[in-house]
Amino acid sequence: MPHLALDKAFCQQLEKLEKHVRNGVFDAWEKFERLTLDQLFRDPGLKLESLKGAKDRQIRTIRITQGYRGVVLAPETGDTFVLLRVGPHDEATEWAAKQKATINAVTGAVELREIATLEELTPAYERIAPAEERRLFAKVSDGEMAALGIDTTTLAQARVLTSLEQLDVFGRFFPPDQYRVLEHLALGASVEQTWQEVVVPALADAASQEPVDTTDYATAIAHTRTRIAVVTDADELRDILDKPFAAWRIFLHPAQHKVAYRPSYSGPAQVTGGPGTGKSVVALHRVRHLLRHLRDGDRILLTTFTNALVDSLNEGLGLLVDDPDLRDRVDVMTVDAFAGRVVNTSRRPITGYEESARWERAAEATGFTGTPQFLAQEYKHVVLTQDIRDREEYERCERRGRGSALPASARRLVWRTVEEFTRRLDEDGLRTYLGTCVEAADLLAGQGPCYRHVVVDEAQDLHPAQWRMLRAAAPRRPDDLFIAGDPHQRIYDNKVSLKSLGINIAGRSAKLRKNYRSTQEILSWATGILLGRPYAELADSGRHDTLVGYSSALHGSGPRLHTAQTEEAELDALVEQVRTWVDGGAAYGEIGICARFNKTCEKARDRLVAAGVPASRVRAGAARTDDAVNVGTMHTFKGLEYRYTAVVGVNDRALPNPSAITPEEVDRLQHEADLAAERCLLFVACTRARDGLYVSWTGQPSPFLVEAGCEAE
Ligand SMILES: Nc1ncnc2c1ncn2[C@@H]1O[C@H](COP(=O)(O)OP(=O)(O)OP(=O)(O)O)[C@@H](O)[C@H]1O
Repeated sequence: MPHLALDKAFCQQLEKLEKHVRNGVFDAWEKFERLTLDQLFRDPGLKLESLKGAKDRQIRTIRITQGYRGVVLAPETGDTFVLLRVGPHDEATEWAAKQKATINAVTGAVELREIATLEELTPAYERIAPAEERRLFAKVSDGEMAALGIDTTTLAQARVLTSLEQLDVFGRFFPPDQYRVLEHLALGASVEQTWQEVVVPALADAASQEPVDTTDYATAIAHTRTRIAVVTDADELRDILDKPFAAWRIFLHPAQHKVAYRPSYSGPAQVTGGPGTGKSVVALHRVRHLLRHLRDGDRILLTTFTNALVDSLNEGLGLLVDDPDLRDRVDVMTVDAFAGRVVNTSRRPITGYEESARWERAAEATGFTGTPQFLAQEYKHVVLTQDIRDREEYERCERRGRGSALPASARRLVWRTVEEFTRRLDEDGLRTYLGTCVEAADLLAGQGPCYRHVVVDEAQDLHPAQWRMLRAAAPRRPDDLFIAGDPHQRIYDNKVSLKSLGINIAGRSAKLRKNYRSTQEILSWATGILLGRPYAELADSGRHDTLVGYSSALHGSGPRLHTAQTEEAELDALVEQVRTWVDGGAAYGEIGICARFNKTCEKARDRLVAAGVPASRVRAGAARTDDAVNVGTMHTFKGLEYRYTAVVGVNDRALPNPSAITPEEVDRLQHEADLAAERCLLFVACTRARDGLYVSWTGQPSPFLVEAGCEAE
């Protein structure tokens, strides 16, 4: 049966197309679904015409509505056509005649190039080109080019080029995947690097050993998921045509698609990947997949870390799942909110500051002479992590991950202090967030699971107590847990062994490597902050994860680093940077400013407002504003993104934050873990940026910047 698939370039035009033109597209699509190939070619309303003087017989046009035509790829094999572009009659016809479609012999993807323009440009550049050995790609052999997917036509054209500027001129007309390969090589990458960083992420099926059949368009179209959407359902098409275009809704990378739409996993499954690789996007698509197969009465829990992320997941779900009844079957909430809901109590959760004060008072009462910090960490990393419920168990336990000795004789007093702390909390009608998770896990164990599926985003920061609760929230059946996270963004020092918590993801784990958010320049720079250090895997704290092969297809400028003499001067420079972004076309809401401390955020916000720039704080629970610059701490920026991001106050007194670091002499392992969490925090902050990143400090820069070899301009 014929289909009319949609090319991404057409979808990007959607917002500019008037309603009657979009309706015309719907009617044309509907004909493809209804008629046979033969009928389509003879349909008088569709006028599936070949073009006079066309560079490619496979490129034709169809009537969309009065005065508008659609340009389609009408392949000689197969019956799926692709709508490439829609425009006024003459403009569309002229554009169509210049295009040529091919199949990339390496990636297997359908490619389009403006061949007429390339053929015009090439001889002109050939005439002025110097001797061959002085040209741009002189060092790359024809065989290497072919192995990277450069076909003979592009090769002949690329061989005349002598500079990056010239490549840039050709770039708009080359097939995009081939252009990216050439650009990478021209920027100095080796053939091997280009293969790993550009070609491998673009492979339709990296595991396939079969040679690509460059005449089989049906297979190639099905494999070009990053650019071509085959839509077979009328409601889905209406949805695409009527909603604001967001590429992630429609065009998943094959690696993303494979993970999100696998029919079923026999148990818990996990997806990891660096910042901006689309883990949240995959989690949302997985929810959509699960919803399609959900039995009556069953529900899904989609959980994440902060309220700002709950808002963003809710917004994404609204775009992805049209049916409100289906959407209502998903509860989107933070892990802590879920725990509070299960326990259903009026007891108020305490803050970190209150907790510290309460440990101090409990210690006074029992005569324990250690610090409140020690007690809080012992409670979190030993008692709650190992789910220890009585003194005997505590006295016997192995204090894994703790770097300070605590003889069994001293443990009795620590345990008495823990009991005192929890007793006083009860007495005062209070609770801790993690303690609530323990209670919730116990309740769920008694009552039984309340969700059919649990989907977890930002999983890297969950504590074992939270995992136990989530484990108990879904029955141990196929597709019970779907987990998305990145160990390189762990900012709360919770390392876990999921297996020991009854969550075994062996054989059901995938990794995403293509960054969709930041430019390669920002990404490489930010990755330098972490390089050379081990990062424990998400599911197994004994094994290490890496960012090898992680890259972005987007290019732009790298970060701007600025050092100032005084804090005042740093704030002035920030205002100037924000003005530059706004003058360059950025909306206020597209700019995010973050700092390690609340007080730095307050100062930045106040200075911007005083300078006439609307700015407001991003706070847990508060919705993000679009009409003001968003200012927040690095912790609240977790999972968010901004077109332009400024990270300010990155000096040696803020990162690492001395009060977040356990002294080495108190606990060596904790000291290292705290430092790693602070380093990750800077990495998380810097990877929120899409197009532009600005980093500033006063005095000495953070040692994390120094170690990464970063220097101010
Ligand atoms: N297939 C896709 N096509 C287009 N855009 C995409 C795609 N996948 C993800 N994106 C975009 O990339 C950005 C990052 O995606 P997302 O937030 O899901 O990444 P993440 O891995 O969860 O990031 P982080 O770990 O840094 O929070 C978003 O703007 C998202 O819309």
